[in-house]
Amino acid sequence: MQLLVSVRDAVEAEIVCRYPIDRLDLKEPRWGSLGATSPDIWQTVVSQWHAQIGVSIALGELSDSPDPTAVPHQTESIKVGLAGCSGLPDWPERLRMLYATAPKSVSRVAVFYADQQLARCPLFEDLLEVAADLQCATILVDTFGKTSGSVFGHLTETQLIQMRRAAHTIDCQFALAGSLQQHDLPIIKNVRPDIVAVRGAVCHHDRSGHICERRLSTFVTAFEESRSIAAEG
Ligand SMILES: O=C[C@H](O)COP(=O)(O)O
Repeated sequence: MQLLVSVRDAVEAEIVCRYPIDRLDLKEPRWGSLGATSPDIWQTVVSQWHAQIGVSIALGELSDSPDPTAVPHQTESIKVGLAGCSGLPDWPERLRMLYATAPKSVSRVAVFYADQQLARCPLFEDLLEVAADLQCATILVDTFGKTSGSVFGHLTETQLIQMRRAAHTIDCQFALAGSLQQHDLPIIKNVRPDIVAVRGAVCHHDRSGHICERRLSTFVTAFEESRSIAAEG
């Protein structure tokens, strides 16, 4: 299991990278689950950190027609949410066209929202098929709504394990997010995602607040313990 922490700018990236995290993610939490920051911030953070750590970028929702052309070539991956796409028969083609305009060096993430009915996103099975077709490197399961509990309120441990296995059958990594908290680490360990992604758990107040070093430090320590137990098991 690798630990990914989402940050909104270069100041937060500098704080987070003092700790032994595995991946950095750029997003503006005020603009939603996968809210995008600005291309200026992408450029600053990716150029500063890409040599030490993989940096991913959230581009927002497909329905907002984000523009990935300014994504820096050294970015590790990009992700686009599919909220509102369940009723759009051409969403796979729209996603393909959007991802085709990003730099070829950057890998693609297929995102499934666990609160699928709220998000009105495609079903996981349909997403999996498109992820294989688009040669996505990662399947991310996240939550669209950030005020109604964690991903575990929407999907069981068994369902998440099945999703991880399904992702692996198409050679995708399986990333898990969705208001994960430190107390969720035992169940996260059972699900064994390749990537555990957090923001709110390491912020003051909630995910829209600033990174809290005390919470980050405590979370990283607990994550390291959980990871070593998972490796032994
Ligand atoms: O990529 C990870 C997400 O930013 C997770 O955010 P969250 O922990 O606040 O749900």
